[in-house]
Amino acid sequence: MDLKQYIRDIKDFPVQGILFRDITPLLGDKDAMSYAIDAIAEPYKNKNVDYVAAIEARGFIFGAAIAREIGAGFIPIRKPGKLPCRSEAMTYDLEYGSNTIEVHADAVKPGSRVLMFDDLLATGGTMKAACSLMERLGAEIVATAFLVELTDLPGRLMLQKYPIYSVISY
Ligand SMILES: O=P(O)(O)OC[C@H]1O[C@H](OP(=O)(O)OP(=O)(O)O)[C@H](O)[C@@H]1O
Ligand SMILES: Nc1ncnc2[nH]cnc12
Repeated sequence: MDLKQYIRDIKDFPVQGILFRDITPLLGDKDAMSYAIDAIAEPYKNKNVDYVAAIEARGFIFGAAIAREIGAGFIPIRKPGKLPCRSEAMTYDLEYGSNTIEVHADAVKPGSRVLMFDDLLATGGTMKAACSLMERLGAEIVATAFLVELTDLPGRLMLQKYPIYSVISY
């Protein structure tokens, strides 16, 4: 299935100069959504993954479904102030602006094998921060996985420490 058919390009969103890859048509199509979840999960079945950690908000949409598919738990990496227990935080730069993410300090036991997921890899700042956060908790990163990768940005360079898997590239 050609998943690119279900991704819409929006010019100058959220700021001038950004070509926004809008995945909402894909989310709304039951066959495309199911195909995408299967494609992301497939390489990680039987790889002894303990948890899928995904990044709010768009990462959550697929993250829990992937966790279910591969028989792993789910860890939410959230925007600031949303998690109720003691958390670790990290601030990073985005393709547009900057952001902070947090995770519960007790989310994993040291040595847990974690698959990191986000919907899209652009500069790599978000995923790099998320991996550093999980490593601070003692997690072993199995891989970083994405639905969409933007290859004209230095995302792969930022994440060179980790295996990178993406389903759609631009
Ligand atoms: O590789 P990077 O340059 O770091 O960019 C990728 C991140 O940007 C988007 O998130 P955004 O902060 O727009 O939040 P959302 O998921 O809440 O829409 C996207 O969902 C990734 O998390
Ligand atoms: N160009 C882009 N399209 C969609 N989501 C993004 N997140 C960061 N850059 C993005």
